[in-house]
Amino acid sequence: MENATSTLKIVISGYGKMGKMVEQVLAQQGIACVAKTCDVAALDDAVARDAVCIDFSTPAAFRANYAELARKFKAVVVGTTGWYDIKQDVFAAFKQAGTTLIWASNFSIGVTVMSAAVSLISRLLGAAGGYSPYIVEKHHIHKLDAPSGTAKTLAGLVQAGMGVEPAVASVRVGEIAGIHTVGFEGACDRITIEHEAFSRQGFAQGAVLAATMTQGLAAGIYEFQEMIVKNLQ
Ligand SMILES: NC(=O)C1=CN([C@@H]2O[C@H](COP(=O)(O)OP(=O)(O)OC[C@H]3O[C@@H](n4cnc5c(N)ncnc54)[C@H](OP(=O)(O)O)[C@@H]3O)[C@@H](O)[C@H]2O)C=CC1
Ligand SMILES: O=C(O)C1=N[C@H](C(=O)O)C[C@H](O)C1
Repeated sequence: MENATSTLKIVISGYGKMGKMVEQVLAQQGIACVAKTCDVAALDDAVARDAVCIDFSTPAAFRANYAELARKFKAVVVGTTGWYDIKQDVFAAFKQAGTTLIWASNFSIGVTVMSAAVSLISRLLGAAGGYSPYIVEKHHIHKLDAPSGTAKTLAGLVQAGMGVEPAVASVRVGEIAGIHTVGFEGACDRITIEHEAFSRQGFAQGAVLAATMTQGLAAGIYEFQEMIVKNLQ
């Protein structure tokens, strides 16, 4: 008997650091990777039609390709960051095409749970008053965007909870996979909450989980963190 993952076909868009890690996770889980490409617009439509695309490309490539991704694939999982200023255009393209989109600035389960904690702390400290929020994100020197997508998402959660925009600082050094610290500075004390990725594996595992979740899902736009937190509560 076939199970859901045995029928799943994946196309990897962006065969860089993350694309290669996704390929490894797919192999570990016995999920078929039918193509990997650094030029997703050139991919054969017939290959794309039955496949879920996992996109870890570049901010510029995703900005150029999102409409094509929405048109071509059965569903798309986007990990690429650096496009949130055009979120409404991207969402409209997927809605119009009737293609499912699952997106996340950070596909790790650790950051997903941390985000729920940041929302709660922000809401409570916002009500208490007297605290100044800040975010520090540290990444490898190859990263193209700053602040990180995760820092932007966390800043949005702090703003929603406290009504205050946090100060955000970005550090680029060495080969750091990703460290995000959210701090709340008061007159008498400080709360800090930090996530450190030890490698890219957790991001890739989350993206592959998202691809499996597209099966049987009503067409729509989904944020991975919201889907997971709902399931965990
Ligand atoms: N949401 C999450 O959990 C995570 C998100 N990210 C994000 O994912 C993205 C990729 O990160 P990373 O793998 O480290 O970056 P890399 O630079 O290692 O990989 C990006 C790849 O995309 C390729 N590419 C360029 N143009 C296209 C195109 N038109 N179609 C498809 N692929 C293309 C590049 O090819 P070439 O080199 O030939 O130009 C390169 O191989 C970044 O935006 C990063 O912030 C990263 C980790 C986790
Ligand atoms: O570029 C990266 O490497 C990462 N990018 C994502 C981001 O911009 O938040 C997620 C993770 O921190 C790694």
